Amino acid sequence: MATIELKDIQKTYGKTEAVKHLNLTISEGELFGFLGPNGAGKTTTIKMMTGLLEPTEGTVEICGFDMWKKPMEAKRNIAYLPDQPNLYPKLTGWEFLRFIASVYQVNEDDFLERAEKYLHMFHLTDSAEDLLESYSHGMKQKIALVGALVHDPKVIFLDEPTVGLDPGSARKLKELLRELCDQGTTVFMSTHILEIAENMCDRVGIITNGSLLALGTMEELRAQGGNDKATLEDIFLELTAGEDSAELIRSLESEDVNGK
Ligand SMILES: Nc1ncnc2c1ncn2[C@@H]1O[C@H](COP(=O)(O)OP(=O)(O)OP(=O)(O)O)[C@@H](O)[C@H]1O
Repeated sequence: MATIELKDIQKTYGKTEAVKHLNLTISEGELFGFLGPNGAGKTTTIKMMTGLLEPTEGTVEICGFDMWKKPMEAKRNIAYLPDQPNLYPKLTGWEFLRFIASVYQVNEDDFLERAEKYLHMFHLTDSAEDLLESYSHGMKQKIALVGALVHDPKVIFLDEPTVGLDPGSARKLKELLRELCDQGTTVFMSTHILEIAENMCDRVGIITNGSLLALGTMEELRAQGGNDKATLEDIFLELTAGEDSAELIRSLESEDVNGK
């Protein structure tokens, strides 16, 4: 069953076409890695998928619900962990988690079970009574992650989830995401860490300049590139190098013109 369905979505900011006619279907239980160079359109795509940004054209469906026609039903099924979570500084960790649980109407027993489990997993139990303003960057990332998990979402969107985490927490997160997917949760994750995508994800999509250039399992991507030994880094650099070279040539050309 498809839990995420993007049909021909497009986003333009003024003259910039940030995302161009993107079609993508992600299945239940899939761990999907979304890659691309800086400015490729990853965050714009995730914001459209999570209902934070309305597509200029096209539709987003989450668990069969159109994000803009049935926003409550669609949003009830998702959690979004941005790369820089914006937390209320004057709440304690527990108060923040309770707030999320109340928004999603999680019952008390489920809330306590999940909150205690994930606070313990990420070594936050002893800090849970402290104000969020006293948390380090990594602790903020982790409490935001616990917040994303307390309502047991069917689909989780994560933007660069391991950035800022210590190696032990990053490993726990990776293991947890795999475990959640094996139990049927869908994870859509953007990352610049190719090793994570290569080793963890069921499928990978590479976006450049607003268009999806490659999509598939590692085996499929290697077959498309005609090199069965290629790493994801090889594939990524090969697909995106053209863009960089084109950019370099354009900038040299304009310098040339301006210089004359
Ligand atoms: N609010 C905005 N107004 C105008 N242009 C924007 C806006 N947000 C993004 N863009 C442009 O849209 C394009 C895609 O940006 P986006 O943030 O989606 O890229 P990204 O792949 O997430 O990049 P990064 O890896 O650097 O985070 C870029 O050209 C960017 O300059």
